[in-house]
Parts: sequence; structure tokens; C-alpha cells
Amino acid sequence: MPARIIDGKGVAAALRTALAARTAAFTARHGRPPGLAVLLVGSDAASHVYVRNKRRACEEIGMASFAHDLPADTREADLLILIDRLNADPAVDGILLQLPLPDHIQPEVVLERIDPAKDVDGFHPYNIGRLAQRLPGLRPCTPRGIMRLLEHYEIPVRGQDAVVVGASNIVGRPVALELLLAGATVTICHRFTQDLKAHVERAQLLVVAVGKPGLIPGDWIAPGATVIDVGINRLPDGSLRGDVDFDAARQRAAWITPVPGGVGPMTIALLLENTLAAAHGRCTAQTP
Ligand SMILES: Nc1nc2c(c(=O)[nH]1)N[C@@H](CN(C=O)c1ccc(C(=O)N[C@@H](CCC(=O)O)C(=O)O)cc1)CN2
Ligand SMILES: [Mg+2]
Repeated sequence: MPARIIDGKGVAAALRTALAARTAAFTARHGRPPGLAVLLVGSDAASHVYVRNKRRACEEIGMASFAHDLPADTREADLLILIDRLNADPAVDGILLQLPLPDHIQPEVVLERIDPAKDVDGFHPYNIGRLAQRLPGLRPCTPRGIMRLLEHYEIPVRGQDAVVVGASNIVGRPVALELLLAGATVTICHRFTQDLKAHVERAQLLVVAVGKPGLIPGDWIAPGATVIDVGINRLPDGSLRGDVDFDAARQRAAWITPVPGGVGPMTIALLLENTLAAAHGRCTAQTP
């Protein structure tokens, strides 16, 4: 029997509907909507699409979205000044800096400048440290989205052999921490891993986040595995592919995410959830 499809698009839509009601309640109580500043530096085509989708998603659920589109030659110092201004702005609950940045800007420097209470991407070292210690805090959106999908479909994590392919700050490393906290035995594979196939073949839960179409052939998938494909690769014909050979993997896995319509929409829904949490957190912090 082919794998069952994990419908991230549908789960994300239901989450956004629930968040719209909670956003309306926040706005009625505090006299202002939660606000998200979305910063884009440069003209990367894919980033433009993601940023537009994030702003639209905010507005659709009643949040305020503040757009800051900066030219590719923006100086790091000027970006830091903007972040300082947004950190101090009471209407801004969340600050999202779209990645990747142009080469002359060091992401770790600017991400660390964002007030951790407004760090809705969960990339600040303070928030990553809190995640590592299982403390409450803002956590990265794509990993949270993946965990939410596993919970939604009641796919077991505790005690499972989980293999994460890719060790990025955005997905690989934080999703490995999330899986570890949920009780999985986690292996992280990366560019120096010697026998990727051997690791993938024994994964009960496989998360792939590399950005190389077809990196994982379907016949590497263990029968009955859960496959979470985070890769979003645009082919020359304009279509999207994940990192996993979907058609072949589907014949072996028990559960699989499609691309598009799998993990991607969850990233944006969890960004909205983080923005609402940041707004509540800041209002609670201000109440004596
Ligand atoms: N500051 C951040 N930068 C980046 C992040 C991030 O979480 N924070 N993640 C990725 C890109 N990303 C969000 O920014 C993202 C990618 C894809 C999707 C999505 O909905 N994908 C759709 C397909 C969309 C399309 O047609 O291109 C899908 O998979 O169904 C949302 C968000 C890197 N940068
Ligand atoms: Mg997807």
C-alpha cells in the first residue's frame, strides 16, 4: 500500500483559522493587533515569494505586517540600526529577517541583535539555548511545524530511530533537538557523513533538509518509515521537487510529506503562532 500523505497545506489552513480567532481576541483585549515586521534584504526571487506569502498570511488573520524591503547593498550597520528601532517599537511584536542575506552581511551578527522576545524565527542564541534546555521560548518555525504534523497524525516519535539529513541553523540542527526532546534516538547526517545510504536505510523517521532534488532515492527508504521532506527545489520547467524521490519513496514509506503542500505551509503558520505568542509574552511582561 502506498504511503499516506501528510497534508501540511490542510493542517496549516486549520491552524491559521484557529489563530485568526485568537488574534481577534488579542486585538479586542489590547486595543491593537499583534504586529510582525518582515525584513527582506536584496532581490532573491524565492525570498520575495516567501516574504510576500508571510505578509499576506499575517493580514489574512488580522495581524499587522510591517514591510521593510532593503536594497542588496544595505550596510550591516544600517540593518542593525533598523533592528534597534524595531526592538524599541511597541507596535512590533515579532521581527523576521528573511534568509539568506547578501554575502557582506553576517547573519549571526544581525540575528543576535534581534530582541529575543521578538525573535519569532527562534534563531537567536538565547532562544536556541532555551530550546536545547527544554525551556519555554520562541522556537524555529519549520521544526515546530514538523513536530506539529507528527502530533496531528499521531505518528510516534518516542523511542524511534530518527535520521536528520542536513545540519542547517534553520532546520537540521533545531529539528534534531526537537526530536531528541520528544524521545527519539537522533542521528544528524551532513556533508562529511561517510555512508549516507546506510544511515537513511535504518531510519524509522527521516527528515531531509538539504536542498538537492532527488538526493534521497526511494529505494533507500525503510519499509514503513515516515518521510519528512523539507527540500524545496525549483526545476528548470518551473515545477517544485523535494530532496526525496517522492514517487519511489511513497511505495515504501508509511507516511510522507509532498512538495509542495507538505512542510512549507506549516513554516508560515508556525510563524504566525510565534508572533501571537510573542505578542502575549510581551504584554504579560509589561503587566505588573
Ligand atoms: N528567516 C527565515 N528565512 C528562511 C526560512 C525561515 O523559516 N526563516 N525558511 C526558508 C524559506 N521559507 C520561509 O522563509 C519558506 C519556504 C517555503 C514555504 C512554502 O510555503 N512552500 C510551499 C511552496 C511555495 C512555492 O510555490 O514556492 C510548499 O512547500 O508548499 C514557506 C516558507 C528559508 N529562509
Ligand atoms: Mg512542502
